[in-house]
Amino acid sequence: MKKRIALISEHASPIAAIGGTDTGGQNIAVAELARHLAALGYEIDVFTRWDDRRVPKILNWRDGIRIVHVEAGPVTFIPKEKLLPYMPAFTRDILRFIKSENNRYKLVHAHFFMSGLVAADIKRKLGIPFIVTFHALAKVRRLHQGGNDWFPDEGFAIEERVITEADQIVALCPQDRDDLINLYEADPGKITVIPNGFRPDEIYPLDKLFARMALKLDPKEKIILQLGRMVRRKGVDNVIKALGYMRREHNFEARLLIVGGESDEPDPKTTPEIGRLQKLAEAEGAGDLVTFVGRRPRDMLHYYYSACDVFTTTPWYEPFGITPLEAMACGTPVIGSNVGGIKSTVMDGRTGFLVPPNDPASLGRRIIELLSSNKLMTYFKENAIRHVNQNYTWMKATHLTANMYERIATQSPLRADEEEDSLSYIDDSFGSLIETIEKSRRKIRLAILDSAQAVYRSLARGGKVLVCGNGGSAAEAQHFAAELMGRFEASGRRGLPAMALTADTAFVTAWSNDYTFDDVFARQVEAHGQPGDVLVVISSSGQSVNLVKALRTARRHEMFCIGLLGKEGGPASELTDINIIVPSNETSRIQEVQLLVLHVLSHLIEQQIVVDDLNTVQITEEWSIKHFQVQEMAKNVNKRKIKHESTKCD
Ligand SMILES: O=C(CO)[C@@H](O)[C@H](O)[C@H](O)[C@H](O)COP(=O)(O)O
Ligand SMILES: [Zn+2]
Repeated sequence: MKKRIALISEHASPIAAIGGTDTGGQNIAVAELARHLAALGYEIDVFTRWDDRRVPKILNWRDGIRIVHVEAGPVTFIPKEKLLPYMPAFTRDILRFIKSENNRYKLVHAHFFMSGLVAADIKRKLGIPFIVTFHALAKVRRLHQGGNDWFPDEGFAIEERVITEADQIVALCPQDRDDLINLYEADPGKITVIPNGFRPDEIYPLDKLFARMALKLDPKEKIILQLGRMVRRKGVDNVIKALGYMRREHNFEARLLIVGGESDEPDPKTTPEIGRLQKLAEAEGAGDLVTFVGRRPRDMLHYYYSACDVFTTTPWYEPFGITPLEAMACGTPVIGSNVGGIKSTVMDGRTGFLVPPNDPASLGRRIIELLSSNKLMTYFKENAIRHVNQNYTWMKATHLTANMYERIATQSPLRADEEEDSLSYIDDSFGSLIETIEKSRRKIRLAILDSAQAVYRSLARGGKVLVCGNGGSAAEAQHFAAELMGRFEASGRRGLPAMALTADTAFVTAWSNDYTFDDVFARQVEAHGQPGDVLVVISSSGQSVNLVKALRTARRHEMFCIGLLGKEGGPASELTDINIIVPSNETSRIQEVQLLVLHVLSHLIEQQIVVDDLNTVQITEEWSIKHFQVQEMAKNVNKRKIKHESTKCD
């Protein structure tokens, strides 16, 4: 049975629009976690407060994911700072729902401190273990926002209780972990660092000029992008002041695009922050350099990230910060404040720069430095794309989360560690194979096509295929020969002359025993190889001596040589006519992709042979029809002749 998990996110619904005051990273995090967990086979129910009667109480959002709207207070928008009094009602409604579903939840994962409180109460009542991700900690927020933090003070005590009672706590970055330990005395053994991520199929680089054309932006202007929730602590002031500084002190101009707000059109009435920032820009003498774009849907964001030259994010503090990841995923360097999650996601001097949080002059200088050097931009771009794809995809974050779920849900601390290791190994193996397949598709498709044609040409001219390899590759050599000699997909076709040089145990053992293993294949090539035949050598390294010697002999016999190799290709790759080199250094990944290659080759070769044989049959049929007609004609002529002659005799 599938494991059912409850995600509680009291204010941040996964289906809310992004970019408004109360919607941001947490909405994305919950949505992506739910989607990816469902893809791993979990059944997910996301519990969030009902704030709009137009959406049903229970929404089947996607395969395996329901959004359960919880009745707690009036069904209308309420700012998150005012939600705490409704939490007892929230807990009561969830408990009712859980009962109605026969208490099937293995685990609760709470997001934000109020959901943590609900989860702690559920655990006390029903004993369901829970995990909490705070997303932002009250003490940290108070430290940085002071009087502008409108959450009630009860938040501190609630967080302390949740931290004590949670089975596991997710920290979004090392800074979050340190804060949990230093400010809350959280047990380090209970903290797992799992960063947020981005989705490579949603956020990916577009050509800069193309993106600018699509957005009707000037193709030549230097463009700085600011994108995200329009709230004060995000530090947009800082970037605007930097613009003024750059113009005044360095005579350097760049455009600042600000994407975000409560409406699609940038409207100071619906988003007062826009009006405030506009005034600030005027005061800085940079009013003409700032363009407010308004809110944009998520499927447009990669256009903005790709269109700009640099992405800035200079909040006073930032628990994680998803936007810098997304910018880097589009190949855009990031200049960010040296705080919170940003200082661990942005690599200073490699994918962008880190600057002090409230220092417009430092920010301005770094912007100028970056925008003045194409070399630096290219270097950052390449690093950025690689860095985030390796470390910060939602799939990766979800695997880590799922491992943690399994550990908590099994409730067996001894097995848990081993299981976590094993699950990580399984996930990593799949991940690295997928990566190798992706790379291979780009790099070796043409070599595969060329090889299939070479084998086909040889077979069509009456040649044959010899295949060899050691260990796993010996098995694959036999596998390939069997596909050709027998059949791959086309039943009823003729058998093709293919032979694995590994299969004759009597010869292989005798020759290795009496002479040397190094010549075990070369000897057979010498015996069977004819000019125009094909030798396929399979090796993960290209280093095996017996393969190298077989290739030398094959060359002497004017055979066509194909190397199905890996790593650097090794000495074998120097002796072949075509190489298919799997781009990986891991023997197992190489072998796995090699098997795929052999199946693809089998298909391509077989297809050609079948087409050929059909043609031959047609030719034969056509020939025999013509032959028959000629014979009939001849008979008629003869009959006429006889008749003619007989009349003549008459
Ligand atoms: O299958 C495996 C490893 O996965 C082994 O049997 C492996 O094929 C053997 O060690 C081979 O002798 C390695 O030779 P090669 O691929 O480097 O030519
Ligand atoms: Zn193997």
